[in-house]
Amino acid sequence: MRPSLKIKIAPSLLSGDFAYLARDCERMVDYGADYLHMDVMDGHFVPNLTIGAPVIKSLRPHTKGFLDCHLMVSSPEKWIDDFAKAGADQVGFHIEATNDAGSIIDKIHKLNMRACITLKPKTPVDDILPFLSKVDQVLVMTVEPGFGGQKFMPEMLEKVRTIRKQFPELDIQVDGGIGPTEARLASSAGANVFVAGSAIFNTPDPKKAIEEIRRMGTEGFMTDC
Ligand SMILES: O=C(CO)[C@H](O)[C@H](O)COP(=O)(O)O
Repeated sequence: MRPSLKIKIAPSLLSGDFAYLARDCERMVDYGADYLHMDVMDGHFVPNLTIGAPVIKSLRPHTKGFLDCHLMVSSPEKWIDDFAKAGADQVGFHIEATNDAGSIIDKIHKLNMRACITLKPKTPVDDILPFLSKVDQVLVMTVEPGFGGQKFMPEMLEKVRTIRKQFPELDIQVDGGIGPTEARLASSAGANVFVAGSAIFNTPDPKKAIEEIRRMGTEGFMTDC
């Protein structure tokens, strides 16, 4: 049991309605979301195109939620200032997109945001371990980044186990194909932050879905981890 780490649920707005983003963010906050997970895709690093800092800036006055921005972009260092000015609370970048992860982490911190480092399924966990003492969160992708609605890859949980063993107090986020069952599995491996898009937005009762993911995530974390 790790009482100092909080279980956090991060609905992915990728599965929301982009025409009503502010409304969907506030709904999620009202339903108990800890983070609002914003998927930033550039059509180059991943084969999909979504939103950028201007959308975060427009959204900021309309939500008090914690804006967790996952940058799936090439050259992430170019965009950190813009996300800070837009009002992001946390910025995550991919290790595959940079040769200088240390400088990016320093820059994010200098701009008073939390830093998250992320890796794709095919990237070995060893590539990020040297940076984990500097970040506030690590995101282990449990699908190939780019699209919501994909199937969870349970083999990624070995990465979570490796990280949790070495970093008992670090926020470990998982993203991709997460519902209550997967939250239970991932939390048993040591994850405490759960991104979920389809499992929350594509159900008649998103509040209940958040509660269920939290319940299963808490159960696995407290019992097995
Ligand atoms: O980062 C992402 C895709 O790259 C999404 O956050 C993620 O896939 C969430 O969607 P779902 O829960 O439907 O899998």
